[in-house]
Amino acid sequence: MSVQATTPGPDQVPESDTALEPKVESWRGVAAEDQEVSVATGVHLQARSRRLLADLLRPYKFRMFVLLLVTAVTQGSYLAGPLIVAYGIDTAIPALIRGDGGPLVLTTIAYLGAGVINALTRALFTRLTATLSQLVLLELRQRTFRHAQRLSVDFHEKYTSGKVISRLSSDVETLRDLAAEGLDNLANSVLSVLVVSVTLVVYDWKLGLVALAAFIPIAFLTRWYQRASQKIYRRTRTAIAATITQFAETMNGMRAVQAFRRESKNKQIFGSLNKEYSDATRDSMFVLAIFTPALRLIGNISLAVVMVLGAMRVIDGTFEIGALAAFALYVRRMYDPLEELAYFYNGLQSATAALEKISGLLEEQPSVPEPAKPTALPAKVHGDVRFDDVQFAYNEHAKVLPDIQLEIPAGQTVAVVGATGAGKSTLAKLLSRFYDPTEGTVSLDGISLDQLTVPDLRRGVVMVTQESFLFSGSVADNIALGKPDATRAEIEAAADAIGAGEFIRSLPEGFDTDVRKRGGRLSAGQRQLVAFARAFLADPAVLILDEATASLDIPSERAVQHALQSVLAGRTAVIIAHRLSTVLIADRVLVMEHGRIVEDGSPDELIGGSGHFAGLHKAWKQSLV
Ligand SMILES: Nc1ncnc2c1ncn2[C@@H]1O[C@H](COP(=O)(O)OP(=O)(O)OP(=O)(O)O)[C@@H](O)[C@H]1O
Repeated sequence: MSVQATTPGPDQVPESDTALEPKVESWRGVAAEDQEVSVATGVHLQARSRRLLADLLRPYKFRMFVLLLVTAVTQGSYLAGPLIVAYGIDTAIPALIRGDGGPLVLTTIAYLGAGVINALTRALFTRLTATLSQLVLLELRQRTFRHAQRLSVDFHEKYTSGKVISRLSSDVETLRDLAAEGLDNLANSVLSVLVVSVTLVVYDWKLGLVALAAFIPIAFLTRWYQRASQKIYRRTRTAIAATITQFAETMNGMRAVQAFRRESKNKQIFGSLNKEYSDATRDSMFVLAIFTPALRLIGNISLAVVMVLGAMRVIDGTFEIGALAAFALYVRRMYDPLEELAYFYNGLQSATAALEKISGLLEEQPSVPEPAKPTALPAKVHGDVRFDDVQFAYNEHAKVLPDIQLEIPAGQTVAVVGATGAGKSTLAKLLSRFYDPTEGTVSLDGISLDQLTVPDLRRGVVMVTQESFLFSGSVADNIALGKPDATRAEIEAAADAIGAGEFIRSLPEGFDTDVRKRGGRLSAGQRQLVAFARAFLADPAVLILDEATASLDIPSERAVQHALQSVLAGRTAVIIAHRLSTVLIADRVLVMEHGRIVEDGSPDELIGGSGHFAGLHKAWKQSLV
């Protein structure tokens, strides 16, 4: 705990006040996740983990206090054993030899009573820790999930879903293991060691100090183990995350994997990651394989020394034989828990490494934060869009949009075309505020997007992406995503308005068909129609549409075009167009090249001209012949 007291919080850490002090950016959030961690950085990571743990435990102070009481009673009943045995040998048995059986009966009852109390309090302890640990882990999982959802798109593009899954699954599992198996060991062991140490010294201070001298080599051994295992456990956490990430990526991209025969390459990558994980885990066991036997050896040597010295005192007549038996039992009871503590410590190291990673994820902040003092969007949104002197770069290497000046009046349908990589999707992402511009502002009805609350922003601007993602659930649930409180009639009306009602009703269970179940699988065109129905129901003032590049067959293409016109009616629309038919229904076409708008006009004007679009149109026309 001393580290926590001397370590400043992340906000107060100076950039680099000594050569050893790592820069905040090098460890804040998930920055240090895949690197070798220096000792100085490790201090920050551990302090952050402890802050998280303390925060999670804070609401349960009373429960922890009760746990402590129960542990004290458990220990009291456990430690009474040797004393009762000593009384039995030194007092009760001689009394029985003299013909008085009373003390022995008393001894037996006391021993049994201590055993029963011990069993009952242990059961209670296990129940209490199970409840407490599950409450804490439930909150941690919730918190991690909520936080991951809050983080901006750019974070997820870098961090990958596999890592988030590994934080939520294997890391939280590690903590569960610690809580399930380790906590009872910890509380009992710490108390045992403390109480036995004091008892030994009080019982006979000279022999007691001899027994306690063993703590000196144990301290060195533990320090070595701590250093060695910490490194390995960080390696284990990183390796398991990489393994899960690779697994998730392969499963998500299964179609591409099989289409491009990537199985053997993937097998190779997975194999090496999996091996790194198993090697790291094996190494952690190797370290433990040195630590635990060494601990036991020190314990046995110490017991032998105590027995020899004790036996000499018995011969001298300064120590009774029963007292020596009790003393030896106490010494054993000090080393057994120490070994349990070693196992707990092993679990703790693993859990600390997991907690470091989880706390890192929780420390990440959304790069497009909600405004502290938002400006309310009026109930009636017009849909006037402006890009004022907008510049944008994903990273310091390249400015993707060097300078965008754009005004889209309410109700206009704008088709954006251009070569791949020209910056069309980036423009769309800025308008839906997946990113904030590096310079300049993007505004809706004169209000900068970064001044709007998320609900207001989503009421004003909705983006339909290429993949037309469907969540598990029914078709109706998927359409209702556009307006969670929509009635069934509204959902069906939206589907009918875009001409999707007919095909949905022909599905095995109509609107209630589960989209993930057999019979509910939708074609690419049908998925687009569901996505349009969703957008129609959401009824935003500004709709951004990243048109799917996959070409559809002629009937589906017609259905989608018809649906598109219904969705676009009466709102501002920005379409990243890949089909000529879509461009032709637009009021205005923007041609982008290297992040700049190089042509701007109605489709007819541009076709009649001699610019890029005229050429593109000609090529398009030819490809259709
Ligand atoms: N997340 C990202 N991080 C870094 N660079 C990116 C990112 N997304 C896009 N880029 C880069 O920004 C540039 C513009 O990309 P953008 O996706 O906006 O092009 P586009 O015109 O939509 O292309 P396409 O028609 O192929 O979808 C490209 O050079 C691309 O490599």
